[in-house]
Amino acid sequence: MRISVIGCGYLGAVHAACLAHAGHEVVGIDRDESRARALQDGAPPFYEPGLQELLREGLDAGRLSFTDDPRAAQGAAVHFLCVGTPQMRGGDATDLGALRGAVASLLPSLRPGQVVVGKSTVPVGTAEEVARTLRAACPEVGFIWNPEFLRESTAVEDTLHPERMVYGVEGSAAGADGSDPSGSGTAAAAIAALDAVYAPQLQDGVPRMITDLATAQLVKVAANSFLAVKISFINAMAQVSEASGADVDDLADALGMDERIGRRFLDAGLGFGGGCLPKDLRGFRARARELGADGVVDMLTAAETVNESAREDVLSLAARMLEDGRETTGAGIIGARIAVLGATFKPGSDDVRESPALALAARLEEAGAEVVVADPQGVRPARAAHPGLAVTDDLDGALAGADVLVLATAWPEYRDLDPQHAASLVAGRRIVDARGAMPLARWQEAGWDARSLGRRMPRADGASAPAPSSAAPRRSGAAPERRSTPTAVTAV
Ligand SMILES: NC(=O)C1=CN([C@@H]2O[C@H](COP(=O)(O)OP(=O)(O)OC[C@H]3O[C@@H](n4cnc5c(N)ncnc54)[C@H](O)[C@@H]3O)[C@@H](O)[C@H]2O)C=CC1
Ligand SMILES: O=C(O)[C@H]1O[C@H](OP(=O)(O)OP(=O)(O)OC[C@H]2O[C@@H](n3ccc(=O)[nH]c3=O)[C@H](O)[C@@H]2O)[C@H](O)[C@@H](O)[C@@H]1O
Repeated sequence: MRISVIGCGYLGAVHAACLAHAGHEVVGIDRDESRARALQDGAPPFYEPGLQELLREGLDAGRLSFTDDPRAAQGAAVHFLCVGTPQMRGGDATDLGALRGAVASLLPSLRPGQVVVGKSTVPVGTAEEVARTLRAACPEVGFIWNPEFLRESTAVEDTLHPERMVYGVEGSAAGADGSDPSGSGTAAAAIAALDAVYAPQLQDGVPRMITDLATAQLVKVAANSFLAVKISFINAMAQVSEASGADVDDLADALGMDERIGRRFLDAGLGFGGGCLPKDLRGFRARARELGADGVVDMLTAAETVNESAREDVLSLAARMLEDGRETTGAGIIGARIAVLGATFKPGSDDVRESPALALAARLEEAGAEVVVADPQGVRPARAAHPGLAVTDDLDGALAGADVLVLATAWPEYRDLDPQHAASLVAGRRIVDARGAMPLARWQEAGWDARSLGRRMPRADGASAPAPSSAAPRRSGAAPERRSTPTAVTAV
């Protein structure tokens, strides 16, 4: 089947490459000419495991191409809308400008019987607007809202083997049989076309649910909001664990054994970031406010507040460690050299959008620390996002002379860092595991002051000691005593 994919970012590029892998003839269209050219050259403009190989396969087979020309959508039986839906500048609401632009650019190519499929994440009510625009231009076009649930770093696998597929079709009577309230058969034909696109997934037994447009749009923002709330719940539990001497990992394990709760997305740490969870939470909150759903507004606000406090908690912990457990003022941060390990919002991706690691780095710098950030994949985007910040892929250079290390993104090479090797480079043996991912007993054995919020620290003898619970003030203007800070990395 000939397919067009409009918008070739993290979602669209992967979607296009996976559709070509399934045997379809796919054209990816992106208004960013340099992005389209890079993809056409087989060089993804971002890091996503497995994407480059699939691109190469599709390009070499002649089934996949990329362009910035919207007219390339002509003749496709199915058109996927995959453009970005970022947060509005200066507000929580979702900016639908790119989506409206993509729809407008598609209208001249539309022909009766073709199907338009929306995949971008949108506030409920958007799909109905898109449907009206499409129908005004071409009444016989099919339309489905088909939200996407892939995760960055496993996007290829998630696209080829999703856990479920949701089709939102028009009309309140849309049922499991795809019945069409207009009686024209357009909805049934659209469902059949999308089933043909997803034939491999359906043959694999992936559940596919047909519902109305509003529910399909809501499933997506509700899923991301639920994940955000779940992460904030366990981070709030980490705060209680820290204050009470409990262990948040044991707590998460015990909670997770209850099948109604489940262990996934209960890893306490620096909180959630990325191009989607934060902006989708805010976009949903803005829409819920318009709809008068105050419970959603309150719940999502609480989740966001907890999420942001995780960075302050790590900053306070680092300050406590630098002040060697004395009555703390927070001043220990000032002039300290802090190596933040990780820049991206999670390992396996080069995406730094709303990265908690970078937010922490910026906050430490604001508090007076000399910060260097290390990352194996995110140097270029991190420098672009924070031009004043020292960012390097040279781990040893980042460790050199550091007073404190903070694991902010659990890249395997940082998680598995050798404490003896690190000790030979740093100025002070202090490490904060802000992702709960490191074997801290090994670090303690090697003479490090190793801590993680809400986690009981193992002792070298195998017994456990409760984590210290004294809380430091969050900000301080106290005068600094400058520490020794050999500099191996310069800001760019
Ligand atoms: N990144 C992810 O993991 C996932 C993203 N989503 C959703 O998918 C959508 C896209 O997200 P990303 O791929 O991350 O965004 P992105 O920012 O990486 O890519 C969006 C692309 O759309 C292009 N574009 C904008 N307007 C266009 C137009 N009129 N015509 C052609 N191309 C146009 C941009 O140049 C850009 O390359 C968003 O709604 C997002 O919430 C959904 C699931 C997963
Ligand atoms: O709409 C989207 O774009 C996507 O957003 C998320 O995927 P993604 O942003 O790739 O990343 P996640 O794996 O969900 O992680 C999000 C953030 O939460 C953090 N996280 C995750 C899990 C956890 O237990 N604790 C935790 O702090 C991660 O470090 C990361 O910063 C969703 O998981 C996808 O289903 C969705 O399609």
